[in-house]
Amino acid sequence: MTEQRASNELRVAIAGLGSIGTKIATALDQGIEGLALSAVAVRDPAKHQAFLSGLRRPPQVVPIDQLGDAADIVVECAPSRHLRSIVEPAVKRGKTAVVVSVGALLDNSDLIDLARANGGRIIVPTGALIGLDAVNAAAVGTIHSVKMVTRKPIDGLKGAPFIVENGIDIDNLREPLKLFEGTAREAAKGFPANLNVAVALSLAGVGPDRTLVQIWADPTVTRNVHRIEVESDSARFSMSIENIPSENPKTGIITALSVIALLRKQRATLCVGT
Ligand SMILES: NC(=O)C1=CN([C@@H]2O[C@H](COP(=O)(O)OP(=O)(O)OC[C@H]3O[C@@H](n4cnc5c(N)ncnc54)[C@H](O)[C@@H]3O)[C@@H](O)[C@H]2O)C=CC1
Ligand SMILES: O=C([O-])CC(=O)C(=O)O
Repeated sequence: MTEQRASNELRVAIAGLGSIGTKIATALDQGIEGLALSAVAVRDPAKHQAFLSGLRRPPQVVPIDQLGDAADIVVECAPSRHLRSIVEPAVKRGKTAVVVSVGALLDNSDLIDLARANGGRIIVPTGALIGLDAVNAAAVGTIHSVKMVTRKPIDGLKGAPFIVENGIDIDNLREPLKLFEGTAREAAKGFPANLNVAVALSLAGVGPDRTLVQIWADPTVTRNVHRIEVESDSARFSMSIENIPSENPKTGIITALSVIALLRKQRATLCVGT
């Protein structure tokens, strides 16, 4: 039997129950202060039935474009091609959309205007990255440059359009290969499921056309490694993170944890970090 929801709880809906969405749903069901999981949208409901009925408070299953009706906060964690159908209805209703497929925001930036016009919000979590608090703070002053170098194991890059379109064979690599060097905007096009982090970094700092990115296919690493260097008028900082891949090798485990940490802040009495 489903338990009753307290009337002042923020309702959270999740689009996509994959490697990220399932962990967020589980965390919400186990309890995040002041929040309740109200709805999910999935591609194949039968596949998720056992998981959903095992939750203490099973959410409604609704079509992807109805999540905004069923929640105050809609968490987008589906393939990036669905970004608009998830975020648009939510922000039109003045709701908050938490976006992890952040690369797709660049081609759908009118959603930000739509949110503004309707009292909605779009929140990009730090996700698989590190230090966006420091980049945000530096951006209040003047940032001179932001550079990021990403190294991923072969499985973390397979199928990326840039690799396929350029006929690059990464399966038989024995040493690291620099695949790409360019802007975050270009990286998001060539690697839409692998380089959301570059776009998040760019939106926190100097934008997608001034954030410079290198991408390496590296058979010597087992983690998704991102190294960032920022030069600004307030600080110079370097940061790196080595993400353990989740069951989806393109996605670090920490991504879901970052969203859970963000959700915990929505109603927490003590919030630490920007
Ligand atoms: N911002 C960041 O730091 C990061 C962002 N990402 C991005 O997050 C997104 C989700 O990543 P994962 O959970 O690892 O992917 P995943 O492939 O494990 O899960 C996606 C889920 O969406 C479901 N789905 C597909 N079509 C759907 C539809 N029409 N309606 C509802 N659900 C649908 C799939 O069945 C799957 O269960 C991806 O776009 C990925 O690139 C991933 C890692 C880091
Ligand atoms: O950027 C992404 O989408 C994912 C990523 O690099 C990671 O998990 O480390």
